Amino acid sequence: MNILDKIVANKKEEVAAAKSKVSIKELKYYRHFTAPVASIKENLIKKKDFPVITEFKRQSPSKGIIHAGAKVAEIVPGYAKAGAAGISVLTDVQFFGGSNDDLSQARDLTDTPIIRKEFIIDPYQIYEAKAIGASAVLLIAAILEKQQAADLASLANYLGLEVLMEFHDESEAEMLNSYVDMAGINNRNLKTFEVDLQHAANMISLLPSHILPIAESGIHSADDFLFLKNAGFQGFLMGEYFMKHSDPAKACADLKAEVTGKSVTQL
Ligand SMILES: O=P(O)(O)OC[C@@H](O)[C@@H](O)c1c[nH]c2ccccc12
Repeated sequence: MNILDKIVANKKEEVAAAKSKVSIKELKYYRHFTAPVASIKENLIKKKDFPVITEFKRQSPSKGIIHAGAKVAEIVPGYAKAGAAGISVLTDVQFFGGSNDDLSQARDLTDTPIIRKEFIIDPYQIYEAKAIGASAVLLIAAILEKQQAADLASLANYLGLEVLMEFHDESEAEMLNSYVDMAGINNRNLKTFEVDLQHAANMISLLPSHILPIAESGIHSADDFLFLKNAGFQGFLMGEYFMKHSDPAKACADLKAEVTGKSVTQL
């Protein structure tokens, strides 16, 4: 079993347990469920000099501990002030050390739109994403069937959530459907952890032009950012580069200053 298979097997158990604790009907009564949320896609277009989704991530299967004990309250408001177009919050407990509570806390601390970074395999998780305060969900093509992906994306849109669909293999491009708002090309192969920035640059031409292209993973410098920007990417998802710093928001502000030539005056 590769790591992705292990994560999905564990996720099936987690979702079954969550369903038996809180029903979809109950999720609809959560205070965030009906609250309006901002659009990540619109923000990425608006902030075109620095269209970065900054990630809150304590650990990952590929990197181990990145920022032990990171606190949402100490990092997320700073990300927003540093000019993030969106914030990605890992909610997987077992492999990434995240939680639903991290996302809800983040929601209460900023109006910057938040994407739920999760291994979504069941409609329940889409309702849950809305209930905990997300603006958008990630759907990973590699772990879904085509019809299942379309059903999940359509439900997300129906609930007012944007959809970022993530691709790695060229063969996955046929998983796209009309409910997808943004397409991410992951430079990291989730089965082997191999990272190659050229991968996203090679694959971008497979995406239809109306879908906003986002480069994901392994972006570690202004040069990496500019390389992918020149390849046509209009969004950038970055985690480790910021989170490995003791002050992730400052690392974000510094990168922004480097790539735009303008510094953030006050964090
Ligand atoms: O920390 P990095 O290399 O900057 O990567 C961020 C993000 O792309 C990565 O966390 C990610 C991309 N797709 C995922 C799917 C699940 C979990 C995590 C991810």
